Amino acid sequence: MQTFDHSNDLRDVRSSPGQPVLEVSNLSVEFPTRRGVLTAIDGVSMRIEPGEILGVVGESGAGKSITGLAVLGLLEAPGRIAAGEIHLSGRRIDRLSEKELTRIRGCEMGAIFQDPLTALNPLFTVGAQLEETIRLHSDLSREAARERALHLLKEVGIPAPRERLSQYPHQFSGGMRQRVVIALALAAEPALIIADEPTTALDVSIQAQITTLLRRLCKDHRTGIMLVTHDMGVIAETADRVAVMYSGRIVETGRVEDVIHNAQHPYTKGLMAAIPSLHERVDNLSQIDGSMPRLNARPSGCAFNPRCPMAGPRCRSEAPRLVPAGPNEAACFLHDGGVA
Ligand SMILES: Nc1ncnc2c1ncn2[C@@H]1O[C@H](COP(=O)(O)OP(=O)(O)OP(=O)(O)O)[C@@H](O)[C@H]1O
Repeated sequence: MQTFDHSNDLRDVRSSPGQPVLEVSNLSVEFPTRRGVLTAIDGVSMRIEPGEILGVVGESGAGKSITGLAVLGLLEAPGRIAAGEIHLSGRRIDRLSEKELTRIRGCEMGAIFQDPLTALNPLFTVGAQLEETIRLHSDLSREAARERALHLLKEVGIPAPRERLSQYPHQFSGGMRQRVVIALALAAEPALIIADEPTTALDVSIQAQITTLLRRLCKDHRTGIMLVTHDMGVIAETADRVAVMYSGRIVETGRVEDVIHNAQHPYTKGLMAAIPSLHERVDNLSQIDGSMPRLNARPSGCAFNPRCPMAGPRCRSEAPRLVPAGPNEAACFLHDGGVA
């Protein structure tokens, strides 16, 4: 069973008032290969407040998942953090040992991935898995842990929770399994949850229920959530703020309604144009002509320039920084001195 060690008291990393739960500054992630070093994430900064959902959106390969994995300390070798800092509730965590990170994961940080089965052990009942997680980070008795497990199943909306405690993951539907995973992620009352495509594998009819649940739990528990998805519809319904990623960088960020209704970066405008109606799901963002460059074939200047209808000479030679753009921030020379 995948478990996290919660044995140490980590109250010292809990948020103090006014402190973000997550602060990522100038993060770069590299993959050394035989043919040279590939930079997957290039100078990404973001902040998540308690009780806030930050949506991280972009096409496949934009670097969304790698950003989440870097925060969780789960980058697979040879992937490595090459630059930048990650602070969880004010404590720097990007240089911690594997042992310390293991302690923090599941206690201070929870994770929800696309496939609920990867987080659940088929050999143990749902109740046993919840109880184990609860007891690892608290000194509750077995009985009290079972009551808490029951409470969590109720909280995530699982009908007949008492009977469900003694059932195995395969006895649950996909949507119900993802609710169990959310209960597991919440069991330790983490400050931050990284939710990577949490609804992508689910039936469309179930997706809205899960996003509504995540949103309610985030507000009730004051948990910060990084919601990684390629689905702008999910972002529109769930997130408070959004960071749009393209080729390892954030190209636009702002409040969800501002980014949706008042996009400033040509890439974001393209993404929005690809959504026929905000109530309709768009499974594929690649409706903008062209595709995202491979890491080893990034164009110089702005990585979006070959696809950008507005690109000028400056965009081919200089990389834009995030600057204020309308109500948002955008990395585009249209908002920073012009493209000529
Ligand atoms: N182990 C690895 N070695 C080399 N490159 C990698 C490795 N893992 C990921 N990458 C590259 O890092 C980039 C970002 O990947 P990431 O999985 O974060 O994208 P994403 O935006 O989450 O897309 P998707 O929705 O397809 O998962 C991609 O170009 C990917 O090919």
